[in-house]
Amino acid sequence: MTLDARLIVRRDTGFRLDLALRVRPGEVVALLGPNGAGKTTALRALAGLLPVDEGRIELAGEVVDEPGRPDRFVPPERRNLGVVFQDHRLFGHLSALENVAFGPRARGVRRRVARASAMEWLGRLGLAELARRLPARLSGGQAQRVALARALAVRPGLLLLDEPTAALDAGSRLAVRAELSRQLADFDGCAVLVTHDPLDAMALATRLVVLEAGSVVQDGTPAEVATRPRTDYVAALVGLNLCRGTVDGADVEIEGFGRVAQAGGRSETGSVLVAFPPAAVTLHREAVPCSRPVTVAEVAAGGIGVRVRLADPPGISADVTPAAMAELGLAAGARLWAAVRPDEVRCYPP
Ligand SMILES: Nc1ncnc2c1ncn2[C@@H]1O[C@H](COP(=O)(O)OP(=O)(O)OP(=O)(O)O)[C@@H](O)[C@H]1O
Repeated sequence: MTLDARLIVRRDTGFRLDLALRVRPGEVVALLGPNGAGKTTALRALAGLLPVDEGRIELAGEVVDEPGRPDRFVPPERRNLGVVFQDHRLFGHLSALENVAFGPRARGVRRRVARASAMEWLGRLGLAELARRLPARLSGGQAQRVALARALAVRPGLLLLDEPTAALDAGSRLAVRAELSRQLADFDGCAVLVTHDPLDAMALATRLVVLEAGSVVQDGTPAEVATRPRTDYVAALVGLNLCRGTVDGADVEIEGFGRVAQAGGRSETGSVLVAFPPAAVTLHREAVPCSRPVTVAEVAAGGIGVRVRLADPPGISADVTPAAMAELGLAAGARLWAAVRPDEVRCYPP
């Protein structure tokens, strides 16, 4: 079962989503992006809650949405999908078991068989003892795991996960993320995960599709995206500084920063994107080779000790130890010198 979709959706606010998405069986694609990027719009279109204005959606070879062909629009309940929402949305008057049995029952499976299968799913997710509990008596993490069992119990060809850990506290988030990871590894349908959370995306997805303002800005494996961010949003997400630059021999000229010398082994030449971690930026009271004067914008806890955001050049952060903070007299407005460790600089085509 493959998902093949081209989603063009317009909103009266002027927003336009344009997303081509192909998900193969066993793939987990995370849709990541800042607020208003169009992630929920895409998920709603896939679920059949919002028809596309142009494009089409094909699930396992069946067209389920194609504008101009109303006969082809398949409503949500008849698409072969399971959905996990941010807030579990379990039926409050049904026990955990009845919630999980609900989908198979609605598809005509006999009560006894549906309950047996629901019990099996609850067992698989380590929830067997909670089978008789009503949702109001489950913790947030337990309820979310029941919601996952409910989505999987219909054996969906397409599993949609909408910020599945966002409403949980830190401890439950870890437990639910681990459970999701286990279940997704065994899931042989297509999965689409919408999230703001880079950890969810990195831990759960086999591919990341990053949306900004309705368009795809980056598409790749978690490792590719984490090491070669293409926009400031993606760079911030994966904790890297991102600049434009030029490679000339072994040297890199970072725009707004200056020359980083003798990194060696550069395969690129000409214009490049340059990414480096904040820990690769060193701060000094006096000029050192290949350093430039900088002004501190903000000092905050973060990274390995203290994260320093620079005002000039803008958009660059450095991680320093608390000891270095004291030694350098770090505070907003401080004027220092900064250099970048060349061996931690990665250059790639823009
Ligand atoms: N019902 C609606 N009517 C009109 N415009 C809408 C509607 N819902 C969302 N939009 C607009 O569509 C755009 C995309 O919104 P969407 O909710 O898909 O983004 P998102 O990436 O899911 O954001 P978030 O991370 O904040 O949930 C936004 O500009 C939003 O204002």
